[in-house]
Amino acid sequence: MIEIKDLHKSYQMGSNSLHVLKGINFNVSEGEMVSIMGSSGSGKSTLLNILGMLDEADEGSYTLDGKPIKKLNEKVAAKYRNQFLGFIFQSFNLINYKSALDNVAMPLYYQGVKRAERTDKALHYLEKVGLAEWATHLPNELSGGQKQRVAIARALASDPKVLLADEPTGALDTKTSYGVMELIQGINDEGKTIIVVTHEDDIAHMTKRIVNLKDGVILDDSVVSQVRAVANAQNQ
Ligand SMILES: Nc1ncnc2c1ncn2[C@@H]1O[C@H](COP(=O)(O)OP(=O)(O)OP(=O)(O)O)[C@@H](O)[C@H]1O
Repeated sequence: MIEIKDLHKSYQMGSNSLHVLKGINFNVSEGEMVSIMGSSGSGKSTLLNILGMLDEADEGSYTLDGKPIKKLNEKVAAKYRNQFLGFIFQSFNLINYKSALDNVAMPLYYQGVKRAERTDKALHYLEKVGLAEWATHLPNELSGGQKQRVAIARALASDPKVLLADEPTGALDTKTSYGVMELIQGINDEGKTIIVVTHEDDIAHMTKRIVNLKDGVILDDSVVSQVRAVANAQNQ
């Protein structure tokens, strides 16, 4: 599903260049659930931004679902992003003046899906995350865990090939975090490929494979025995 070969990325800081990714190689197969770990500054976000087609590497190659991702114009990049990728962020990134339902329906609007179908699909995904009864509520009427569930429903709405989650539990308490991870595990059980960036060890161990980054290189890449969340934190 994802093939990364010898990826390098530097940032220019005045006359200095900061070499952040120093030859990253890794593949993610369809249906995997992988976490990317590493201390602050190790390059996690830089790598995720490249995977999410929000930034480009300086060297190396990135292939997503068989398509080389390189020097795409913004229109094609946006189309690929919409078609292939679903994003989940630490701070949810919901639109505050739109209902939960409208937030979930948003990516479908950009795909040109008609209103009735958008509503049906958005409701379906809200049901999937346990929030159908909250469809008409605004984000500020929801708890943090509920907001993240809406964001997960939105990420799923366009049925992307890969879910990219950037610290998805970073703004949540432990019990709520486990509930959200339980939901994400369930989505992976149904076959969705998922990549989670986290610096929390317990969250990483809820995935099936941990890629450890240090100073821009992969220190370790190993399959782990997945800890199943048991929080039963539905709707939190
Ligand atoms: N746009 C940018 N311009 C210059 N330097 C940057 C830029 N983005 C990131 N960096 C630097 O690149 C390095 C890696 O940053 P990155 O955000 O990828 O690390 P991270 O592992 O995600 O860290 P954190 O866990 O704190 O988010 C850091 O030293 C950071 O300061």
